[in-house]
Amino acid sequence: MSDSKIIVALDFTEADQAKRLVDRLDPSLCKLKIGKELFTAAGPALIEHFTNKHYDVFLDLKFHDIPNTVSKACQAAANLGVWMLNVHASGGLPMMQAAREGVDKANISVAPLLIAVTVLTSMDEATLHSLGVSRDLPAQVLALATLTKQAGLHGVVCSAQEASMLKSALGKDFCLVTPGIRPHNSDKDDQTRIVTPAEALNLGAHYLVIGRPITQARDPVVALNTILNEI
Ligand SMILES: O=C(O)c1cc(=O)[nH]c(=O)n1[C@@H]1O[C@H](COP(=O)(O)O)[C@@H](O)[C@H]1O
Repeated sequence: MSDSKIIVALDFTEADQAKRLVDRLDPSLCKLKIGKELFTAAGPALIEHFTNKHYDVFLDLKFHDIPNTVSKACQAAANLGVWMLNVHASGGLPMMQAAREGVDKANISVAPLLIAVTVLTSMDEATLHSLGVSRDLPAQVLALATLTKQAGLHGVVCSAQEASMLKSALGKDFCLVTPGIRPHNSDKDDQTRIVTPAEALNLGAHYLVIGRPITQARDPVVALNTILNEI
């Protein structure tokens, strides 16, 4: 357990790549995120490997399915002993309520934080409108985050660009997890709604999800420490 606000996204294809990086890190400096790519390759054993080393693990599988399936998936994920897990808010209120019920049924001493993705940080307003959503992007984020709170979840994944709006509307205890973090002068990659680490925290983000600016840096440990010194 650490109080670090940085979650390093371990977007690797193989467990060994992730382990090599994490061997150079320290659980007091960061938490870890295992997403679809690494979990599909390495499975629950890798989560256990990192939790045994006292890392908080965010299992980012963004469940989005019928309520019964999501409920069972969330129960199974919570049973892995993760610190945080997520679903897509666009799965709707009944799906998110089922997710929460699934977590409640897990056989664990400490329940994970359950959060919902609002609008992916890779999306811009044009992409959102192309899906038939006519609201503007911040309004869609607010609507999905409001639904998430109504379902009894702990918070949302959003861009830090929407953090101050959500903090005012939903309160300071509603957890805001923000990917799309880019230090000055780093590549945007496929992200569109980007914010620097220090600015994201100023805007009210609770946790920063950071992948490539750390994992693809010439020296990931230096990159992480540089970010920690800036915030
Ligand atoms: O749920 C997430 O973690 C997530 C939601 C979102 O809206 N945008 C987003 O980028 N992510 C994840 O956050 C990480 C961002 O990685 P980088 O763009 O490399 O920093 C990736 O692992 C994404 O899967």
